[in-house]
Amino acid sequence: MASQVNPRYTELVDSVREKSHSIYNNSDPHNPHVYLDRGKVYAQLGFYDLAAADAYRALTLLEGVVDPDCAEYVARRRLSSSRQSKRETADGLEPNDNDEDVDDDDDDLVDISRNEYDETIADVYFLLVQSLTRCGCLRDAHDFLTRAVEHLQSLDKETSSQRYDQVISRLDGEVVNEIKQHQRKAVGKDKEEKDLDPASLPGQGYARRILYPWNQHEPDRNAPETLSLLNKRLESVAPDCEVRAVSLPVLHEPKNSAQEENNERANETSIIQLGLFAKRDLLPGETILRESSLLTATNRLHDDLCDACNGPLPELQTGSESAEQAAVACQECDDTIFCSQACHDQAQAVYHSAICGQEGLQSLGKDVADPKDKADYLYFLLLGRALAMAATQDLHPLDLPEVKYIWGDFHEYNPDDSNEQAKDPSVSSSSSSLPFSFQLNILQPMRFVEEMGLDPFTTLDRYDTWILNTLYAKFRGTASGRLSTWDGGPEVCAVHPLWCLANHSCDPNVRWEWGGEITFMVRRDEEKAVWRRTRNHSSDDGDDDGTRHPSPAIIRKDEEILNHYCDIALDVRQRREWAQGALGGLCQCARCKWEAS
Ligand SMILES: C[S@@+](CC[C@H](N)C(=O)[O-])C[C@H]1O[C@@H](n2cnc3c(N)ncnc32)[C@H](O)[C@@H]1O
Repeated sequence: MASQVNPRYTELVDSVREKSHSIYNNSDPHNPHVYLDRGKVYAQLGFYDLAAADAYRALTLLEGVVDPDCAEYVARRRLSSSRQSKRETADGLEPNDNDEDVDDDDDDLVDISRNEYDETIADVYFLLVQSLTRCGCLRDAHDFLTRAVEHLQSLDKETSSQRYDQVISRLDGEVVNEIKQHQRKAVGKDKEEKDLDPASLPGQGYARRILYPWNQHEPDRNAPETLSLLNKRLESVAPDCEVRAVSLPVLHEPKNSAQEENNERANETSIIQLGLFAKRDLLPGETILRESSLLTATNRLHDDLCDACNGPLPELQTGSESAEQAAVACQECDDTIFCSQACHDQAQAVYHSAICGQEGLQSLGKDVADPKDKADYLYFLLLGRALAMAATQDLHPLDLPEVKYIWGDFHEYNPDDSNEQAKDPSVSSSSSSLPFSFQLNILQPMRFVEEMGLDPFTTLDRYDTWILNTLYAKFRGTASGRLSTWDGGPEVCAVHPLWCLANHSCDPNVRWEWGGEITFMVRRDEEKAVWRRTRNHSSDDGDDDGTRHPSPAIIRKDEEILNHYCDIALDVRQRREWAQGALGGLCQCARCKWEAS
């Protein structure tokens, strides 16, 4: 049954569209009110992640009013809206020109006054702290709450008033409640009263993983023109494979082990996605796909990998090797090394020009203190690469060919589900399943844009938070990773946009290798998985010892190419746990079902 669209929701979404349109036109980019206003609408829609980002923008600008010496940007607002209407475009969110002189008309701009600051600052802190709390980012919510309380109390003292008192107690109540709930769950009821160590609070919460209603960049992935475009691209990468639509079971995340047992019910619904298929019989040992990608990232600070493809670097030039064999350094920034002249040239055209010589970017996101954060920071570095690609190629990040057609695992947004997340922000739910943190979704991306020499307020048409969240959603479902041989932690990751079209099975018919390029090879007999039951079994369903032997190692014409997202040597429980992140739920492949039954 089609759900009726809530008129209030439509109104709020229209309001976001209108406000974003004006922001992307740069009509008033350093006006904190603009971000506070949009942030409040986001919060009403339940997009607390986007609300937090806008509140932080407003705070950054407002802080410049009281501390101009430390401020990067002068908070100003435009007196009239005439300038804005001059730049209106006919067709939607984004400006269609790059009018450099948009801020030249200084007569129309006034600095934000101290009075305006006093009127606005409490609202900004309120939105920021409440939104971070509702996303489950309790550590940062607590930090900003502490800052807010100190600052607002000092303002009260200065003016001998108590005008901010109410805001402080409301905020305090909201954050403290959430922290108590968190502690109750984390350490047990009896310990809840103990002194709070803010560093122990979670920095990461969740945002909605959805296709934003104003996102006009997502293609219809099942349309014939999409399939034919992807198949055209496949011709040089995997000439014997074809992309086709395929029906897959919808997988659900288990909340507890009882639910895990009952997860077979998840099979009741299915979804049409894409998959790779054989165009002819493919023989054991054949290499059927070779793809290289520049959408890569590594967290090694001084590494011996090609900056572009992340393949191993050849020896530095000694004079004896041919030009094609030698590593090549960028002429402008010697620290950036490529495995070949071809990678160097491609990098310059695809992403490097926007970040060449920007020293601040060399360590950004790489000096990660806690090993547990390494994987999340790798996704951030991948995001950085995508932003550099967009800036170099003057493209919207969501239109990059490496990004546009990949799977994002977006959930349907139900506007009537008013505040599922607000009820318990600390756990992911079906709609709020995108990991979100103040650091990696707001602060570090803003720094990245600044380090590229751009103003993060005037470039929001390309680098707004919903765009970054959409990129993260796509990367989290498709990127492959390599572990460090030093400490076993994640070290390199990449998105290979055609390779990642292959679906998963714990009895895969291909294996993959990844050096400079990624390859699929058809598995030989001895490489195929042996199914092993861990529980009692009846001997007529497999061998007496509880094993089942694999199907022959050949991929027949029209059979699906099945990759593996986890180590297939593990037992069913461990495999399901490992692959859960990439699959969005517990694996229901034939082997898993048989082994778990
Ligand atoms: C890397 S993508 C694979 C290609 C994807 N089907 C597409 O349309 O582009 C990973 C996503 O495919 C889906 N998927 C892959 N293997 C699956 C399986 N065995 N069962 C159910 N869903 C699967 C999951 O939604 C997962 O998040």
